Amino acid sequence: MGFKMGIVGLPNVGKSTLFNALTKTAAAQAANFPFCTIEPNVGDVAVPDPRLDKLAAISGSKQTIPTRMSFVDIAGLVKGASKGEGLGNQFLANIRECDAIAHVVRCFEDGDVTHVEGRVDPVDDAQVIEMELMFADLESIAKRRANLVRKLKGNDKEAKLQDDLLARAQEALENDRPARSVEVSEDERKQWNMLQLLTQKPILYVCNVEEENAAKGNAYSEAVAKMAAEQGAGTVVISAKIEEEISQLDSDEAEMFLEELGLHEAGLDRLIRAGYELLQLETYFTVGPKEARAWTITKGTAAPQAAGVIHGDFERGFIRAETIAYDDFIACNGETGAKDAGKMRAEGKSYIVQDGDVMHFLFNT
Ligand SMILES: Nc1ncnc2c1ncn2[C@@H]1O[C@H](COP(=O)(O)OP(=O)(O)OP(=O)(O)O)[C@@H](O)[C@H]1O
Ligand SMILES: [Mg+2]
Repeated sequence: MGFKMGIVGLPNVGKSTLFNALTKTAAAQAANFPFCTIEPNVGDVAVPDPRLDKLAAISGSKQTIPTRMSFVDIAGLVKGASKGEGLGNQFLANIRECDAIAHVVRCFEDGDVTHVEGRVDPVDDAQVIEMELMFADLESIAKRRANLVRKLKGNDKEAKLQDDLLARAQEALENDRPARSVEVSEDERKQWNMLQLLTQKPILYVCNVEEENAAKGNAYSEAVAKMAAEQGAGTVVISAKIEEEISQLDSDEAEMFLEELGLHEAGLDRLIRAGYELLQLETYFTVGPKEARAWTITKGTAAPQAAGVIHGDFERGFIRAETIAYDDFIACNGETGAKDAGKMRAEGKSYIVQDGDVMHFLFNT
């Protein structure tokens, strides 16, 4: 499946530093000058989930395999990007391919690090980026609607629906509102999601603060949080620089360092989880002596499609799923206990998999 979050923001705000920390590699060059990233970098990260270790411990699994999601380090966007300024349109295309946006805003003061606008103002910065994405959407909507004209004359139903949705997005954008503010019905949802507009994508603001404020944030991050709340978006406060340092340490050292900073967990773990939630993703588990493994599904996925995440044959030949809720599995100390307590359910094709379910699929090929 591969869910992707694009790391977006002005140049030099700490996107690559964050990406490096996330992927624990130095693959993305982080350097103190604008436009140092030219190729987008895609990095896979494990989704931290303490439940997986508990399941593995109870079942004596030899290995634990977390589920993964991807982050894409995208080059900095500047004012005028939608008109090809800076590195322009190519990077808007990189954003288009992502499922959601992690919008990094500079919330740290540091005279040595150049700000493209020469001052620190994360709320204004966020608006600069949002405006560019809105301009780009308006442009692509105009092109697409022009292309639909001929089909509309031929009374093409699908074209009609598409044009109607594009018109509604256009109206919102012309009134300075992003496409994600448009309300769509359940019936329209599928077509709507296929429009792939930039300002349709769910967004999470990442406030990059200085080391001293990693735990509590600062006045800048508070201003961003307020703006985000007004949009119904989430915020994560992080110090990308510290996260990068932490990512170089082994786990004991990292824990000590985090404690010194007054943090309970790495900001990255919070960020990954927030992204996972933003994308409406959930996890189910498969557990055995060889491995305990986490799998990603979107909320509301039925059992056969959930099985299909493991292998297409599991979906095609799906018979039923033996299912134990996570809490039951833990309370009964494992599969045998859960079975004896009558907590193992046989679920059929219409069962909607719940977050934390421990599943065993029966299928024929
Ligand atoms: N929280 C922070 N405090 C202080 N300095 C930071 C912080 N986060 C990042 N930096 C510094 O800011 C500079 C720019 O970082 P980085 O290269 O990650 O930016 P970028 O957003 O990827 O830029 P570009 O758009 O040019 O690719 C680097 O020198 C980095 O060390
Ligand atoms: Mg960069």
